[in-house]
Amino acid sequence: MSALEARGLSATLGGRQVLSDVGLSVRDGEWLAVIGPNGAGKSTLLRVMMGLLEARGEVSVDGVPVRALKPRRRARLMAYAPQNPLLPPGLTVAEYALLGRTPYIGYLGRDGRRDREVTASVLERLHLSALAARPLGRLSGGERQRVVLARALVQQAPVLLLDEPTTALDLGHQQQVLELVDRLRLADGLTIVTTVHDLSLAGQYADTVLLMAQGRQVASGPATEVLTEPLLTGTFGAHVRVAPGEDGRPLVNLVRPATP
Ligand SMILES: Nc1ncnc2c1ncn2[C@@H]1O[C@H](COP(=O)(O)OP(=O)(O)OP(=O)(O)O)[C@@H](O)[C@H]1O
Repeated sequence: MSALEARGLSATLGGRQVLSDVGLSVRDGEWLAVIGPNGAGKSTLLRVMMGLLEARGEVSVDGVPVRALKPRRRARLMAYAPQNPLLPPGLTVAEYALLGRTPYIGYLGRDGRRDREVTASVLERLHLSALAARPLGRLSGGERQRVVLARALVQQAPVLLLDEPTTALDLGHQQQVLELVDRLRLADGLTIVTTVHDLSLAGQYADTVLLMAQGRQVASGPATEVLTEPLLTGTFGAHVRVAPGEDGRPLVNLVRPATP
């Protein structure tokens, strides 16, 4: 059975159709990268899958349609780290990350020892422990991005949707964050969907790739079949070279067009 399945997703924003009949299927414990030019509909696809935007189509986790689920139940199945969320500037890093435990805490309940332990462990793994008491309004862009990821990981959902999780991160933190997500995937069988602009990162980490343009699916399949020069040149209008890295996974490099 597929861990995460979406069929016929279509959405309209500002009177314009921005998602047209997109579907995907990610097996348990697999990593899908969603790629495509600016405005292709990648973030919209993730928001639709999280039920944050009205849309046509169906999303299911392990065969269970998520639309019918109450928010708390859905939040135990799917966690989401948005690209640029509004962060309350006065909340501390630890308080914000702890919000990821909301689906496990009763309406009038308080966080328990387990909630605080999970939160502390995630902050440590993301090198954020030293910032735990720092208000969100006093963080760098990359620190903020790691805090948003922390909140999603604290949620301990088996399906994780990450919208551009590494754009604001330096090289070391990009690798550290993606390796952490990959370790969680392998250890806990997490199913990962991430939008990403860095196509080499997509090639290094994802099992399968969904290439989108203008709200539609252009191609999907194993990373080696989608990250190809003809498909990328045709979709992005960029000159690229794709070559296998040491482990055989595709590396995508920009090359300058030949001068006339
Ligand atoms: N609130 C909105 N109202 C109207 N149109 C919107 C709104 N939000 C997004 N759009 C449009 O929907 C389309 C898809 O946007 P989306 O953010 O999903 O693209 P994306 O592939 O994630 O882009 P990027 O790579 O630039 O982050 C774009 O054309 C965008 O202009």
